[in-house]
Amino acid sequence: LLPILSYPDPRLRTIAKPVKEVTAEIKTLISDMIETMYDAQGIGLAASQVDRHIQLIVMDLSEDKSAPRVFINPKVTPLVEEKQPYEEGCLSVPDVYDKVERPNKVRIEALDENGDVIDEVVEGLLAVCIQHEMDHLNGVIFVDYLSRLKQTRARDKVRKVLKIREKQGAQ
Ligand SMILES: O=C(O)C[C@@H](Cc1ccccc1)[C@H](O)SCc1ccccc1
Ligand SMILES: [Zn+2]
Repeated sequence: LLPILSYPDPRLRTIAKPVKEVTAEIKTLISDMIETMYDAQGIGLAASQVDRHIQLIVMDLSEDKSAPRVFINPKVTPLVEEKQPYEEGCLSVPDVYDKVERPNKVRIEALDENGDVIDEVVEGLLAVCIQHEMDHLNGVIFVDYLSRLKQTRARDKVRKVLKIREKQGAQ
């Protein structure tokens, strides 16, 4: 399992670089990220969150963790003007959930783990999730869209959750 960086760790603000070649090392990182995402009960994970600053996202929206997807050097283009709210969470901001407005139909252009082209129009949760992950690759975290007060509360909440996890780990 890979350690997931927690907000407000400044490393989460790093801009991810494009992947030049899908090497064996990157394939190992992909499987490690998928395993880490499942363990953390997430449906998406960006390489930035595990302190690897390359343009790589893994996702799995299936109920039974049977359909992992890999997006390399992704590009997301909104296809509708109007935005819809969605209650978002983030593995880097544990136990914090709040509404974020995003376009809910986007085009995804990327490469998959075999270097094959992905060019899809997606809506709903998949569209929300890919935009949330794309933000991570650009050093943006969903709490950045919330009020200053909510950002302060999020920082306090994460600090508390990490203390509890440390105590549990120690036992
Ligand atoms: O931290 C992450 O990037 C993974 C998020 C992805 C996500 C954020 C907002 C909306 C959808 C997906 C985690 O999966 S947070 C856990 C979660 C699971 C299902 C639905 C919403 C949030
Ligand atoms: Zn996140």
